[in-house]
This record gives sequence, C-alpha cells and structure tokens, in this order.
Amino acid sequence: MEAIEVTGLRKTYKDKEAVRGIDLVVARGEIFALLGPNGAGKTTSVEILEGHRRRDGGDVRVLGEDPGTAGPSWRSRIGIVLQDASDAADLTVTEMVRHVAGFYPEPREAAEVIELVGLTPKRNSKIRKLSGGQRRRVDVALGIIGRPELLFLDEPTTGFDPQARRQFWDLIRTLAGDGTTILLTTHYLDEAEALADRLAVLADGAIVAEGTPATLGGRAAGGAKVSWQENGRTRTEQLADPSDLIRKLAADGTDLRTLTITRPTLEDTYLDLIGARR
Ligand SMILES: Nc1ncnc2c1ncn2[C@@H]1O[C@H](COP(=O)(O)OP(=O)(O)OP(=O)(O)O)[C@@H](O)[C@H]1O
Repeated sequence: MEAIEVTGLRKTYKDKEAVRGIDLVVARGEIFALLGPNGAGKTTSVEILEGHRRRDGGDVRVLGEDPGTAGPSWRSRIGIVLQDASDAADLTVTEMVRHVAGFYPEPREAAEVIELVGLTPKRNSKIRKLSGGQRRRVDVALGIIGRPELLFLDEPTTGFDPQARRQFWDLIRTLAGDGTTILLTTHYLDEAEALADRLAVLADGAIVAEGTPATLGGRAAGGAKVSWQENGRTRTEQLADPSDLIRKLAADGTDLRTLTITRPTLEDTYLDLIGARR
C-alpha cells in the first residue's frame, strides 16, 4: 500500500479553482517535496490530505483511509508541522512536549524528541521566550512526538539559521531512515534537492512536472555546458552527453584541472517550469 494516493483532486473557493485535478502517489518511506509559487494550491492540497479541509472532487487515500472520514486512530498515525503552530505558550519546552505526547497511544520519550530537534539546552525555557527558529523546532518536536508513520512538513525551515537548517535536514533523513514517510512543502530549492527522493511542481492548481531532483523537467537530459582551457583560451561546448568530449580531451592530453561541467540548477529548471524566467 502507498502512503498517499490521490486521483483527480479538486477544490474551488467560491469562484477560485485552487486545485484542478491533481494526481499524486507517495510511496511508504519516501520524502516527497511539493514545490510551487505562492497561491499554487500547495497548502490547500496538503490540508485536504491532512483531513483539515474538504475536497470538491477526486479520490484521496492517506495511509489507506479517506482523510475526509477517517477517525482518531488514523489521526494518531500522522504528524503535522504547521507554519507557526506553537504560539507564545507559557509552558516550558518539556511541559509542552509532554502535554502533546499525552494525545498519542505510543509517543516517543519527550527528552529523546527534544534532543532530536536540538533543544536540550532550552528544555526548561518557556516557549514564549524562545527565538523564532527555536519555536519552529518545538513545532517539529510536536509533529514527531506521536511516532507518526507519515509526517507533513509545511515550510519547516522558514526562519532557521543555516546551521539549524542542516541539523533539521539530518533529523528529517534520520526519520525517513526509520521508515517515516515525509511530505514536505518548501520554497527552498536547495532544501528540496537535499532531502527529496521525488518532487512535484504545482502551478495554478495543477502539477506541471514531477520527478527526482536530478531529472525534474528534463533536467538530466537538458544538456551540460563543458568548459576547459586550451592554449590559454577558454573553450566551451554545450551538449546533451559530454562523455565522448571528455574522453577525447583526456586522450589529447588536455589539462583537465581547468575542466568544468555545469547543468541547469534545480532552481533554473523550477523557474522555467513555472514560467518565471524570460
Ligand atoms: N480559505 C480560502 N478562501 C478563499 N480562497 C482561498 C482560501 N485559501 C486559499 N485560497 C486561494 O486558493 C489559492 C491556493 O492557495 P494555497 O494557500 O493553497 O496556495 P499555496 O501554494 O499554499 O501558497 P503559499 O506558497 O503562499 O503558501 C490561492 O489563490 C488562494 O488565494
């Protein structure tokens, strides 16, 4: 059984067609990233999968059940990290995590989760006294305390400093390594590239591309730009497969220390896909 199976998902707000017939499959244990510009329909789609919003059409199965009708036992198998979930609570980090642990049948240890999100030094601090990035880590702790099979992460690293983002990525990889399926929405292309097994780009309520970070939108086939120095001059060639050229350069005794091969970045590909590049 897949973790998420969606066919023909539709949602309209009054006269705004926010989601126009999406098909999506996320396998168990996969990290799947949903990308797309503001207003593309990511949050609407994810909220439907979480059972927090009703759909107007289509078939949705999340951990084998319809989120529109699934009950509390289904809910305890998913974890959700919302944007700005933990408000300025007067509880300490440990108190909050223990409190939320009480809602789940088999929660992780509070101290273990606090350590996983790197908040052990702040475990006795009141949440309202934490920085924005530290509060996001509390959100993540609350999302994983119930040992979810499927974790929804909505723009999880907004406000994180670079070091905290790297630590967070390691945490996500650890969770995925333990078999947790992860659906991530993010505006950071480097984050999607670092974490996702597969990703989909949503634009104006429809999926415009789907693939691995390496192959999305024909990225791998899109060609490579090869540059090297020859007789004091820079030579450049653009070609689909650089293998033959590189073999020839090596056979000719070209100084390969100057060789560079560049491909479109994920960001280049993404911007092309959403029509944002001229
Ligand atoms: N409750 C609502 N009522 C009316 N329209 C809504 C509602 N929620 C979202 N929309 C509209 O639906 C469209 C999709 O919004 P959605 O929040 O799903 O986009 P998103 O991809 O998550 O954007 P962002 O990256 O900004 O979070 C937008 O045009 C938005 O204005």
